[in-house]
Amino acid sequence: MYDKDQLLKTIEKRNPHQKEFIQAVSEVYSDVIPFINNSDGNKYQASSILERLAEPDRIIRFRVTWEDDEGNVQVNRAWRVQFNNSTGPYKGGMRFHPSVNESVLKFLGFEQCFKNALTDLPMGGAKGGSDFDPKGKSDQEVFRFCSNLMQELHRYIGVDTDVPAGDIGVGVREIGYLFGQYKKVTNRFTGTLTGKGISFGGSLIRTEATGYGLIYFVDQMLQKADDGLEDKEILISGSGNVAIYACEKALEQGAKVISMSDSDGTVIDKDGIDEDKLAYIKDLKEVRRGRISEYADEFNCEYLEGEKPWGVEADIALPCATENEIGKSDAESLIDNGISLVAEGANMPCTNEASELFRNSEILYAPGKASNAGGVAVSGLEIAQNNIRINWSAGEVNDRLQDIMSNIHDRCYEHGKKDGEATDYVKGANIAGFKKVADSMHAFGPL
Ligand SMILES: NC(=O)C1=CN([C@@H]2O[C@H](COP(=O)(O)OP(=O)(O)OC[C@H]3O[C@@H](n4cnc5c(N)ncnc54)[C@H](O)[C@@H]3O)[C@@H](O)[C@H]2O)C=CC1
Ligand SMILES: O=C(O)CCC(=O)C(=O)O
Repeated sequence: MYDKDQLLKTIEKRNPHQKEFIQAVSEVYSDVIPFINNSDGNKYQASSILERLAEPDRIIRFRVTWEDDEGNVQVNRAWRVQFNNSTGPYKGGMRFHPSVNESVLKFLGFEQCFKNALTDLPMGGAKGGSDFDPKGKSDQEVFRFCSNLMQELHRYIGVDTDVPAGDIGVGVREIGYLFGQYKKVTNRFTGTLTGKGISFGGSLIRTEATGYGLIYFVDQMLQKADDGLEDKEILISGSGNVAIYACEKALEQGAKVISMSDSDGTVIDKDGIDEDKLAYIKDLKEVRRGRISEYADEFNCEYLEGEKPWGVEADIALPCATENEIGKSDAESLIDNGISLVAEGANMPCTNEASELFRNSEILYAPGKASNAGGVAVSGLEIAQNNIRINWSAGEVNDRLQDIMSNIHDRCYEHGKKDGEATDYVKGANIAGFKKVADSMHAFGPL
């Protein structure tokens, strides 16, 4: 029998000061240990699967030196955490944000292993990034940074080895710069990065995939409860890639989105963010790279400086910004205000205390490793298209995305259903994802 407290203590000792990583491991292992302890023969403990899974296969850390527009030499740190390739080549995004450190990337890489397993596409888990802050940098500075980062990273990645993509601070512009340098230094045009521009091997619907996939997942949850998205009021946090396309798909399904935010504050638009207002946000965030407060000035609505949207009444909450953006008191406000569904667009946006509160309530609650898997799923489809050198239509990719999200939903439902109570999607996702990774590791022997 695994002793959860003992195992977590050992993992904490081996990873001092890595609170995000410990948080992610503790959340997954809290579900997986009872599952393992109740399983026949306990083959997983016999081959130390949980001890092995908590150690990344390797972490590559390097210096990135680049010149700013004033001619000063700047130094950043970058990493690639190749977490586990038991279910396919390493796969996961790159994050550029000043908060990036080894703990954050290890939590993201760990989560990515189970998420990628849930998609049922051949992808293992990885994550990477840098403490470089793209905010306020010119295109030329971002270009120089990306080129210099790839000058080193190219040695460790490849279409059958490790395929990076975007995440916070890394969008189509950065992927273009990274891919351009990869192609130049390796002299190979392969699908080694995903989220590429459509003119150089990208997949239609990759940009939209995480947000669209989130809404497809929410729709499945509601359908199981004989409900739907029509006329539901939705709180969205963030105003980046995931938030924007979640909003777009939610509007298409007849819902009303009443908030978006960024790291400076939140806009509350009680009339709803319609298509025209969303087009304004796309231009503001994707082109002009401005602040969400400009939306409040433009459309004369409420702006909550320095605040998150979680104190506002609505039916559904979709955290789409960053980790731990819903703490215990935010979760209490959401529950007190009668929210009926919370689905994570971001990775680990709820603290473990907040997550526990949702799980112990009547609220339908979906964890990011299931509900935001649409992005990496379409990345997997991008790799497939690059490999067979054919581009699928938007409709074809979108149909596949819908099928994948529906399959993920059904597996989480199956492993998480509880007699007479709301389905525990967190437990369902943890067990379904774990089983696939652990069974593959077990098959390879004690490597
Ligand atoms: N882009 C993708 O395909 C996927 C992204 N995710 C996750 O979704 C989340 C958002 O990622 P993207 O939309 O891609 O990034 P993005 O860079 O396009 O947007 C990030 C958004 O979060 C906000 N934000 C960042 N840090 C914040 C903070 N400390 N407080 C408040 N707001 C903050 C930013 O202002 C921005 O609106 C992240 O957790 C990411 O890991 C998950 C799956 C796939
Ligand atoms: O598309 C990918 O490879 C990664 C997407 C991602 O970073 C995530 O799922 O968190």
